[in-house]
Amino acid sequence: MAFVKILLLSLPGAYVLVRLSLLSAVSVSPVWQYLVGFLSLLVLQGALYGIYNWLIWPNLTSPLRGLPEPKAPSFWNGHGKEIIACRTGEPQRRWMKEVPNDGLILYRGIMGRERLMPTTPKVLAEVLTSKTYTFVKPRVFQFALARILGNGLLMAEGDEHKRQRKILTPAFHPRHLRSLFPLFWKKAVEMTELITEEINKPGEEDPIVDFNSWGSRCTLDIIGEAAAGIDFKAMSDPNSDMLQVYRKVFQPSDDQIMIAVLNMFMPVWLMKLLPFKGVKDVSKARSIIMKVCQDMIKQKKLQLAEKKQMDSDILSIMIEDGSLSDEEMKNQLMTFMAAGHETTASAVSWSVYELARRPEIAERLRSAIREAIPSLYDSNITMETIESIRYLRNFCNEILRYNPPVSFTIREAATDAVLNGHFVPKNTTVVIAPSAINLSEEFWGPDAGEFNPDRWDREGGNGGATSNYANLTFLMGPRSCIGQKFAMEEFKAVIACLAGQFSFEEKTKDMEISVKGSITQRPMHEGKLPIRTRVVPGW
Ligand code: HEM
Repeated sequence: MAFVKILLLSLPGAYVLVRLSLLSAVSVSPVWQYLVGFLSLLVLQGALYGIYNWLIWPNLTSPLRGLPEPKAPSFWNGHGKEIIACRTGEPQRRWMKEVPNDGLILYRGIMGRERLMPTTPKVLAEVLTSKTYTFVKPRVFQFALARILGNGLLMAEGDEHKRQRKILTPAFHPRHLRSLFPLFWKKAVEMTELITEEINKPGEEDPIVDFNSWGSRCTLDIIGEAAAGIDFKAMSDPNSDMLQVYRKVFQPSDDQIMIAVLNMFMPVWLMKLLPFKGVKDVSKARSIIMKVCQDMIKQKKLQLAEKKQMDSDILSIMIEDGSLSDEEMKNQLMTFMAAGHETTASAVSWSVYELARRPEIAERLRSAIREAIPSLYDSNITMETIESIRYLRNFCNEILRYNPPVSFTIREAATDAVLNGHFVPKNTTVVIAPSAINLSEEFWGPDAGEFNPDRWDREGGNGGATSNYANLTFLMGPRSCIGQKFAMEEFKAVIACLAGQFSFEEKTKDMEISVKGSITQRPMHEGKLPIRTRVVPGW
């Protein structure tokens, strides 16, 4: 870690300067001499480090120089300005088209930092599958993600990852998902009823509903019960504790860019001490989430010991398996709760947004749902009923392709490596971009950029994609999303209820939206997703 090395070198360096009497002109006091020597060395090394990494390495010595690059990076911010100014994934999509490459594009972040972006199935397969434990989760995730998501499956590497994945896979077996389906449906119906109540309130003439909030509330309640049998009551109470906690950490803070930049240079222990609001919020949230998870484990162990409950939630399965310690289970719960609700909530937001802009698709979807499900209150709805609605499947697949909730993820070379025959030095950052790959014409054909649920009826059932690596919404390989099937069933249940019951319209015609978020991205207008929502009678 550069910052620590510089700090550690400055201490003995200052000692040597004082012992050689090189600082006697500064002050007679040895304390001042040490301080001035230490600070001067700190600044000097910092400047040399900056010059080397910013100017010399990328332009003169990096083995990556010469790889195809998009034009005109800024001196300060590389291609960052373009990335921030455009819609998520747009510049990367353009580069894939315009920059001739054989599977790798090099672009630049702040201070010329190199970012390698794989663009072909072959190179994606190398990073995500055959060399998955060489291209690991980057160190910056330790601060940015692990503090909220826990040190569970998402952060584990190598044999430890293999061990955890093996233990946790049974919890996501289709048989187990079938037993969780009634929970998905019950919660989706509850949300639909509560929204119906909200818009039917007397005097409510222009019923505007914030679906960013509802998506999070519903998916948080689902993951609480599915993971540990706990109802967070986020739907019935918009001020529920856990909802507030996650809202704070997932909403981008004003100081997040500063924190992200410092995170590149500073060790985690030092980051935690920074006096920024964003850092303090995360520390507070972390303590609350950890305490809730610890309590969940205690409570569940008691229930299981008394044999009062043999639940199908993920925690019960972990406890019964017995391979994970309490500390490990706490970390896994933290992972499932965070990874398992914001992602699906983002997909719900995108769905409602697209339905509001595409009334003909909304109508077709509603008819398909109502044909298979005669009423919202039908008590016979099973996973099979939902799976039988082809257009619902097509719509949900298309939402996830077109607006992947995790639009980017990052890997870092743990050792020197080779990608597509190019030498890749240790510590190189590799950017996997679902938001670019999922819309690439090369993989999906000339209509890749169109929102078209019918593409999922094409031969092969994969939307006409030319490769498994064309759809990276859940990633691929040994580190792909373990919750993919869980998420799909949950997502389809929620959309069946919402699209079956309501019609949607943007608050204002062609409402201006920005795509915001930290780990996941959502459409937002003035911090919300305000959608005019009406019950369509007859269901
Ligand atoms: C639409 C919803 C979801 C999307 C789009 C999604 C997407 C992803 C992606 C892209 C990754 C890989 C991240 C990386 O390695 O950089 C991932 C990993 C993971 N997801 Fe999901 N996810 C969703 C829902 C869920 C749910 C519902 C759960 C749990 C109940 C879950 C649990 C996990 C876990 C534990 C990992 C780490 C897997 C590993 O490293 O072995 N996800 N997810």
